[in-house]
Amino acid sequence: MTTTITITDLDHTYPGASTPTLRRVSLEVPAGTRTAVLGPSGSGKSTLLAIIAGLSAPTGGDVRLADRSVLRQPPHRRDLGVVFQRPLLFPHLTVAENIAFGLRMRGTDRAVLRRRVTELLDAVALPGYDDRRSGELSGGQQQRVALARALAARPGVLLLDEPFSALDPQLRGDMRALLTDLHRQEGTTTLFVTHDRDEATDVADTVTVLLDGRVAQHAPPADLFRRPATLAVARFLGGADNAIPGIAHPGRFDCPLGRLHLNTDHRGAGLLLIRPEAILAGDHQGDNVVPATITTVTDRGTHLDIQATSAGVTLHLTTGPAAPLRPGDATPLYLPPAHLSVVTP
Ligand SMILES: Nc1ncnc2c1ncn2[C@@H]1O[C@H](COP(=O)(O)OP(=O)(O)OP(=O)(O)O)[C@@H](O)[C@H]1O
Repeated sequence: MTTTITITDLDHTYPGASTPTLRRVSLEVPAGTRTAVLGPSGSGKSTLLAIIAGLSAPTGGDVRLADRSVLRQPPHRRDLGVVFQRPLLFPHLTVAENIAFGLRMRGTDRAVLRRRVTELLDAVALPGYDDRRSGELSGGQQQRVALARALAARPGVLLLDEPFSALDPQLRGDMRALLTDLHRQEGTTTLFVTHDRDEATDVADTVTVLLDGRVAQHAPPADLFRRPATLAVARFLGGADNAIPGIAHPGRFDCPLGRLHLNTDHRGAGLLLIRPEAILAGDHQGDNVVPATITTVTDRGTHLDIQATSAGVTLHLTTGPAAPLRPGDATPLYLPPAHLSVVTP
């Protein structure tokens, strides 16, 4: 059984703090889906997760699981599993005992319990680890046991707070893949808190960007990068290198580069955004092609970072490492409409 998470107008101010940590946060995670809450350090991600988990009480708003308010329920009654940055296993217990701990407390039948532990150890790629002491495992293995423990009772909701941030980069990639496999198998509604944009887009169908305690945008990963809702979101996602002032009209944008066509309804003064990876150098038929001169080329080994000017505007773009572009070259640049967005300055 999976569960929809509904968060409505959540406010939170820590005792003695002069500013709120969460401001009217609303968010829905439909049953069986995965949402990542992405934000910089201090944006309120852990506070949000702690409130859903019942470890902290909000100063306003509501948290509903399966359409029932849970604010008055203690953590153990909320039908959720939680994994934190540290695995927090009992070091003196075996792996199997750690995973089964919650089920045993509920008086689950021993045979059922053993079957579930075996199933989960297979799912987290630790088959046969039942009798190992958890203190003897590596950090990555311990975090896999923590995942198995969180899912043991088949909770309706899985909450993850930066669960892989203490692991090395290679292992983090493996853990994201494992989490996706686990989700396919268990289907648990998942809320994943992270400050890492690659991680957020890898593990979730939808990303909620939290900036300064507010929901700044809620969108599928690709939309987030193509159409950041505000300049602050674009900056946080590293997509504000090209921000060109001009006047927006439905379907077009007038700026020093000329009249560009795009698919937005924005009107009035705005900043046109396009990510460096989306600009294409070279001949192209149709609209949105501007003449440019290359000013600098920086070879990063895997790609070239290029600056070009067009009508007095500096444009940043990247190309493959073998692109035959040199400073002083004249080249057309194509700005694809689907990758153009406009935000309020
Ligand atoms: N127990 C507390 N008492 C007072 N202020 C707190 C407490 N916990 C967190 N804060 C403050 O609330 C704000 C948000 O903290 P929170 O840990 O929720 O952010 P975060 O986005 O998870 O950051 P990080 O990624 O660094 O953990 C910060 O300014 C923090 O200093």
